[in-house]
Amino acid sequence: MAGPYIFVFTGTSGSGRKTIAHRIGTELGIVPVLSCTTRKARTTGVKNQDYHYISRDQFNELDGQGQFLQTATIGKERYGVLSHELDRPLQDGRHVYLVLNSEAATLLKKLYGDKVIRLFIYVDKGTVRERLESKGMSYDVVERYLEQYPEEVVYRKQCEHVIENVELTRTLEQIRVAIQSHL
Ligand SMILES: Nc1ncnc2c1ncn2[C@@H]1O[C@H](COP(=O)(O)OP(=O)(O)OP(=O)(O)O)[C@@H](O)[C@H]1O
Ligand SMILES: Nc1nc2c(ncn2[C@@H]2O[C@H](COP(=O)(O)O)[C@@H](O)[C@H]2O)c(=O)[nH]1
Repeated sequence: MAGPYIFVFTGTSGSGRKTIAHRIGTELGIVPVLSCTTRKARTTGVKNQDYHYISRDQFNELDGQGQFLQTATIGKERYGVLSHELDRPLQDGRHVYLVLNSEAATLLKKLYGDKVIRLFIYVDKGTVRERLESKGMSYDVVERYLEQYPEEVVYRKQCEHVIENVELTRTLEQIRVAIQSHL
C-alpha cells in the first residue's frame, strides 16, 4: 500500500461534500483535518463538526505565526488549514481527509503529488439551491454560492474521481469503492 493518502472532497458548494466526507471518514477510520474559519457556525440543531470556528484575531495571529499551510478569503470570511494538523497524522502513517475548494485542492496536489486523491462531488444547480435553502441559508447567501457554480463545476476534469450526489446511499457506495481502490 502506498500512502498515507490525503483525500480531498471538493466540488460544487452545497453538493453534500461535508455530509459525505464525515460519513465515509468515520466509517473507514480516516482522520478529519478541519479548516479554521472566521465564519459563524450554521445552526442546524446538530453538533457542528465542520470547522474550527475561531475569531478573526485568532486567525490573524496564527497567520502571522506562519501556521497555515494555505488560507483563503471567501466573501468576508477567512479559511485555512493548519500545517501541523495535516502533517501530524501523515507522519503517523494515517490517511486523512479534508473538504476544500478547488484552489486549495490544487495547492495540496502541487505540494503532495500522488498522495492527494481529489473526489469531486456535484449536483445540478437547482438541487444546490434546494439543499442550501434547506440548511437555512438566506436568499442572498444562496445566490452568492450559485454565482460560483460555473467556475466550480469545470474543476471536475482535473480530479481523480467525479461523483454526482443524487441518492446519498448510492453516492456513499461509489465513494467507498473509489477510496478503497487506493488502499
Ligand atoms: N444525496 C442527498 N440527498 C439529499 N440531501 C442531501 C444529500 N447529500 C447531502 N444532502 C443535504 O444537502 C445539504 C448540503 O450538504 P453539505 O452541507 O454536506 O454540502 P457541502 O457541499 O459541504 O456544502 P457547503 O457548500 O456549504 O460547504 C445538507 O442539508 C445535507 O444534509
Ligand atoms: N481555500 C480554502 N477553501 C476552504 C477551506 N475550508 C473550506 N473551504 C471552502 O470554502 C468554501 C465555503 O465554505 P462554507 O463551509 O463556508 O460554505 C467551500 O467551498 C469550502 O470547501 C480552506 O481551508 N481553504
